[in-house]
Amino acid sequence: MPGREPTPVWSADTILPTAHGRFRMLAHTDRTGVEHLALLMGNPETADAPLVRVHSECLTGDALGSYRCDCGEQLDISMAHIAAAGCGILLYLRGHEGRGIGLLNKLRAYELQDRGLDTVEANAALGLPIDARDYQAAAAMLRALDCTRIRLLTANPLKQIELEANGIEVVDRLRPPVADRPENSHYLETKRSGMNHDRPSDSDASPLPDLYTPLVGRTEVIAQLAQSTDGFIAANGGDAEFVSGAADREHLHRLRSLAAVVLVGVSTVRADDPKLTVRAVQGPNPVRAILDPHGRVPLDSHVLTQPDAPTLWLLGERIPVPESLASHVTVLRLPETAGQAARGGSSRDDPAGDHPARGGAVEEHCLDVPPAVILQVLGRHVPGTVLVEGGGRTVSEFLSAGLLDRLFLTVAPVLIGNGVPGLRFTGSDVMAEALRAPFRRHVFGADVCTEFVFSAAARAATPGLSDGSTPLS
Ligand SMILES: Nc1nc2c(ncn2[C@@H]2O[C@H](COP(=O)(O)OP(=O)(O)OP(=O)(O)O)[C@@H](O)[C@H]2O)c(=O)[nH]1
Ligand SMILES: [Zn+2]
Repeated sequence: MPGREPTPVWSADTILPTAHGRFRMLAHTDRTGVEHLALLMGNPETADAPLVRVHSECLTGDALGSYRCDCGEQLDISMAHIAAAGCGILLYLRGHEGRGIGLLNKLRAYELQDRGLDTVEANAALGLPIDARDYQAAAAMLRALDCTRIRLLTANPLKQIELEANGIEVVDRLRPPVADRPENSHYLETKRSGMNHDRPSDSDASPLPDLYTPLVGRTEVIAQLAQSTDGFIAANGGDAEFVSGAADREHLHRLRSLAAVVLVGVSTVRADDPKLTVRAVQGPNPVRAILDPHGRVPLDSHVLTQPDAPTLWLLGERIPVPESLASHVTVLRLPETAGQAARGGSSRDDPAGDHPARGGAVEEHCLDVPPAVILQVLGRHVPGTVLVEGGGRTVSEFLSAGLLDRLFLTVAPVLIGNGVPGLRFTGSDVMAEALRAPFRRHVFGADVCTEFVFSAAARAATPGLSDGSTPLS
């Protein structure tokens, strides 16, 4: 290797919006001419030992989703963990492809593995090193980022040793919690027995309470609602401060930080003027999506005026868009339904508007657009988990459409008597047909949250579920 790696001069400094939030992205060309990336979340230089993933490029795993190795899933889950922690660095190291032997040689090694050799034997049979990776550029980038004391996301002890040899203090090594697959179990076993990689254990990376780990690195449609014991999300005049307590608010903010998009109905914006950002915990802000088929969001609302998070404004096809729109707002058009067309669309200066500031009743409007269509429109713009956050009608519509993977329903010890309804849907006439699903219970201060887990994929990812299929005796 020629010389010691000089201090990186970043040749690009830009933003990368991802399913796991917005990262700052820096680029560096090392002394051998190889280009590397550093993705930053939050301010890692101010943290004591931030989470760092030093990821070796793997085109087949990272870009093509190959299950021959675990690289793609490790990359995804590392980004999710860094995002969930609200702070950290992902170094994406080019030139590491095939443990440093390059893509074509790796594919030739795959051919030999197809004929029965393991990953170590295959490199050796090709007359190539088992592992030719160099970590000087990684260490130099960490030094340039002022992060020389880190918690390293890896199962490979050699990475820790190499970084330490290059002046980086690794205070903890955390294995990204990726499950073995039938397609890669032999490869992973060879790495563990032949290359000393860590086995799955209790010390696997988890900067989050167990409650949230099923959501990390996965894509779901989730909903959350906090309601009074008698089933209301706000008092009659629209006052919703506060139905549930501080712990439930933290929970909501954690869910936001794990979601790519947070979706609310227009009535929630009109009633509460929410920020929909992450403040009670550390974590990235999700993209905000406002469901507004009839163009009723007040133009001075926080989501339309404050650029603290990108906002998708889901408007009916015929609703006029104001001439001046803040640059953080993107209008997405919702396809018009038969009902809307019959009414001739609607306009944003509806004189019968029920803005709470004008003293009108706060009421959720039935969605004219099927929830599945809303998810399609959102999915085309932001991949990743959608959190349906309110209000009661919007969450209920997604629930009745059978589109929720999981629902967090918090019940607070307060009786409102008569107010804005929480969960309401066309139920069944008999209890035997009532909606039941496997569930977990969480106690948030004085509030109790039931997490209903509806989809098979969500159930498979969630430990500790109680069977919800039969009534509790
Ligand atoms: N030569 C060779 N390289 C492989 C093979 N499978 C994956 N790779 C490469 O191995 C590199 C990743 O190394 P791994 O040993 O899987 O994992 P690691 O990066 O050392 O450790 P972690 O930090 O836990 O991911 C990537 O660059 C892959 O392209 C293989 O069968 N042969
Ligand atoms: Zn790989």
